[in-house]
Amino acid sequence: MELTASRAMPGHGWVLAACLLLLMGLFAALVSATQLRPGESLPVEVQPRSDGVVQLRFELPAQVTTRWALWFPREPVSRLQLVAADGWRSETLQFFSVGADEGILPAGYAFLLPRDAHGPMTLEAEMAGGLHGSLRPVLAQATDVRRVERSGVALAAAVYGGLLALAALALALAHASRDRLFIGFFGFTVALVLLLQAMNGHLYGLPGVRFFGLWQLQGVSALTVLHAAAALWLIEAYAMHGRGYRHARLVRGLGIGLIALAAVFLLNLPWLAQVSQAVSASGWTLAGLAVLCMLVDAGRRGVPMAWTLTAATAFSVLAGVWISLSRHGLAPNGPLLHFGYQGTAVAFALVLALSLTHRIGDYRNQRDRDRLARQDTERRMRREAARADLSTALQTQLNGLDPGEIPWQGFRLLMDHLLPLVPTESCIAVLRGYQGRDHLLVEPSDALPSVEHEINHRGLTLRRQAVAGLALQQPVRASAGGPAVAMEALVPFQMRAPGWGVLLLRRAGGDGFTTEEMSVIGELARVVQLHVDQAAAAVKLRRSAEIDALTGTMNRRTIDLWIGRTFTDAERSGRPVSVLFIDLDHFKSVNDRYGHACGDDCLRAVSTALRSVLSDADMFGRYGGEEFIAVLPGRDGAEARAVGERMRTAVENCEVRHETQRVRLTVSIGIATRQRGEDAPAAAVARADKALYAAKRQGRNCVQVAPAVFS
Ligand SMILES: Nc1nc2c(ncn2[C@@H]2O[C@H](COP(=O)(O)OP(=O)(O)OP(=O)(O)O)[C@@H](O)[C@H]2O)c(=O)[nH]1
Repeated sequence: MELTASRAMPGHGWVLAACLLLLMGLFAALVSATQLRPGESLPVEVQPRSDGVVQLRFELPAQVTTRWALWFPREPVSRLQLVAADGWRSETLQFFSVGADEGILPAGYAFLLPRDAHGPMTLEAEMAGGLHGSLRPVLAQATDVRRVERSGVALAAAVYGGLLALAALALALAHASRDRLFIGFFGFTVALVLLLQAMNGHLYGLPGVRFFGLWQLQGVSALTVLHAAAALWLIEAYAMHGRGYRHARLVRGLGIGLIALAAVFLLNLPWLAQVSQAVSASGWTLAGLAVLCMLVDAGRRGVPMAWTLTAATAFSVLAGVWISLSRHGLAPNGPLLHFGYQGTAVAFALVLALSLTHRIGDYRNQRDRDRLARQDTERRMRREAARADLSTALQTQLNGLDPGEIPWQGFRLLMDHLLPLVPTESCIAVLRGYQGRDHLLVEPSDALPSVEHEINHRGLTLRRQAVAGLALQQPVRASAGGPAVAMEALVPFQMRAPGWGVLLLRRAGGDGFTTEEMSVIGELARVVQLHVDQAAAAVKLRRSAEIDALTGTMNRRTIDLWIGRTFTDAERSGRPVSVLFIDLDHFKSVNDRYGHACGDDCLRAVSTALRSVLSDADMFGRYGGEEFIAVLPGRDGAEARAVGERMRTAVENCEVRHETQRVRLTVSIGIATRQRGEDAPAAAVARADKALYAAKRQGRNCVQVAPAVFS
C-alpha cells in the first residue's frame, strides 16, 4: 500500500482564519479599552526645549470637582519628573525601575496633579534617556487614567498569556515529537515575551528579573537581536525543512552575528549606549528581510503556510521599523501602532504555531508509514517462516515414500501449512493425471463425498481454468443465478499436459481473498509442487541406478549389495543359498547374424523367460553382457539344479520374434551352493562361474553344479 503524505490538514485554512480573526477581535477590543473616549481628556500643548526639558501647557476647569492627572504612555525614558513654576514637583518615575505602587504591568507613567490645581498651568517634564518624540501626554481625570491603566494591564496580560501558552505548547510538542524545531519555537516565543516585556517596561517590575534594568536600553537591544536570531534559526529550520537553502551559510552567519551583538550589548559598554538602539533595530530589520526571503523561496516551493507567514513577517517588519522611526520622531506615533506591533507579533507567533502543527501531520504520516512497513516486514517474515517450515516438512516427509504416495502426502502438507496462514472454510486440491495418478484432497475430510460429486460436475470448467494457468477469485452460488454464499480462490498447479490440477479455497460470505493471501497461496503451492516433482524424480533416479535399463531386472551393483546381505542372513540362520550363473550360448553369432537390436530383444525375452521360473523370494538380475545371475535363498544344490533345469528349458522353448526373424536360443548354467562358514558370496560366485565354464565345455545348453572343490 502506498501512502501519500498529506501536507495540509483538511480544513486547516478555515481554522487558521477563524483563530486569527478571533485574536484580532480580542486585540481590537482590548486596545480600544486603553483609549479615552472623546471629551474625557483635555488638550495639552507640548513644547520640547533644547535643554531636553519639555514644556507642557494646559488649562484645567476652574471648578475643582475632581482630581486631574497627566498620563504618558510608558516609553523607555530613564527618568521622568514634572515641575511646576510654583515649586510643585511630582514624584520621579523610571522606565527601568518600576515603583511598588505602579503595579506589576504598568501601561504608562501617571502623575496626579495637585488637588487644588485649576486654570492655566505650565509644567516642565524633566526626562533622561532621550526619545522626546514619543512623549504624548494625556490630561484626564484620575479615575479615567486608572481605567486606561487597568485596560493596559489586561492587554499586556492577554499578550503575555497567549505567548506563554504557545511556549508551553511548544515545549509539550518538543517533548512528544523530539523535534528540535519545537524547541526553536519555544526559544523564539520566550525571546518574544522577554522582548515585549522589556519594551513595555514590565520586565523591570517582575521579581527575580528586575536586575535586567541595569542594562537599560542595551538590555532591550540585546533582547531585540536575540529575538531576531531565534526567528532566523526557526524559519530556516521550518521553511528549509529537509532541503538546503541556497544562502544557508549567509543566514547562519547573520544569526551568529546577531548573537555576538547581543553579547556585546550585555557588556554594557557606555559608548555603545547611544547607538545600541539604532544598531539593534538595523540587525532586527536585516533578520526580518532574510526571513522574508526564505519564506518567499519556501512559498514558491509549496511549503505549507509559507505565504501566510510571509504576510505576517512583512507586517511585523513594517510595524517594527515604524515604531523605531516614531520613537525618534521620524514617523507619526500613536497607541494603535504601539499595541498593533504587539498584536502583529502575537499573530505571527500564532501563525507559526499553526504552521508547525503541519509537522504533527508529517509525524502521523511517518508513523503510519513505519507501521505499514513493520506490518509488511512481519508478514514477509511469517510468510518466509511458513515457506521454510513447509520446505523442511516436505524434505523430511516425502523422502523414502512410494512414488504413488508422494503427491498425496505433499499436498496434504500444503493444506496443513496454508490453512493457519489463510483461514478458510474449506480447501480442496484436485490433481488429475499428475505423475500418472488422480488425487482429491479435501479439508475438512468429511466433505469428501459431496466435493467429489461437485468436482466431477465441474471437471471440464476446472480443467479449462487450470490450463489457463491464472489464479483468480470467483463467487460460489448455492444455485445457478442465486446469491453468492462464498468466495472461492482458484490457484492452478503448473503441470505437464495431459495432467492438470487446481487448489480451491473457500471463504464464507462476500469477503474475498486479499492480494497478499492469493500470493501466499500461489507461492506455497509452487513450493509443494517443486518438492513433489523433485521427490518423484529422485525416486526415479534411485530406481534407475538399481535397475538394468535393458531388461528391467536388477543390475550388477544391486545384486552385489543384496547377495552380500543374503549370505550374512544365511550364515546367521544356517540355511542354504544357491547362486546360478546363466550365460547365453553363441550369442555373438545372434548379434552378427540378426543385428544388435535383435540381440537386445533376445536379452529381454531370455530375461523374462528366466524370471518366470523364479519365486518372489528369489533374486534375479543381469550380471553384465549376456550373463544373468539368480540367487535362491533357502535352496540347496539339488533344488537349485531343478530350478536351473527349468530355466534352461524355458529358454530353449522360447522363440524370439524380431521383425520377420524368429530366433531360438539356449543357455548354459553353472550352480554353486553356500558352504558352511561362508558369510560372503565371493567364493560361491567363483565356484558358480567355474561350473558355468564346465557347462560350456560340456557342449552348452546344460546345467552344471559345482562340487565343493574343483580339480
Ligand atoms: N545385442 C547385445 N549384445 C550384447 C550385449 N552385451 C553383450 N553383447 C554381446 O554378447 C556377445 C558375447 O559374446 P562372447 O563372449 O564371445 O560369447 P558367445 O558368443 O555367447 O559364446 P559363448 O558364451 O562361448 O557361448 C558379444 O558379441 C557382445 O557384443 C547387449 O547388451 N546387447
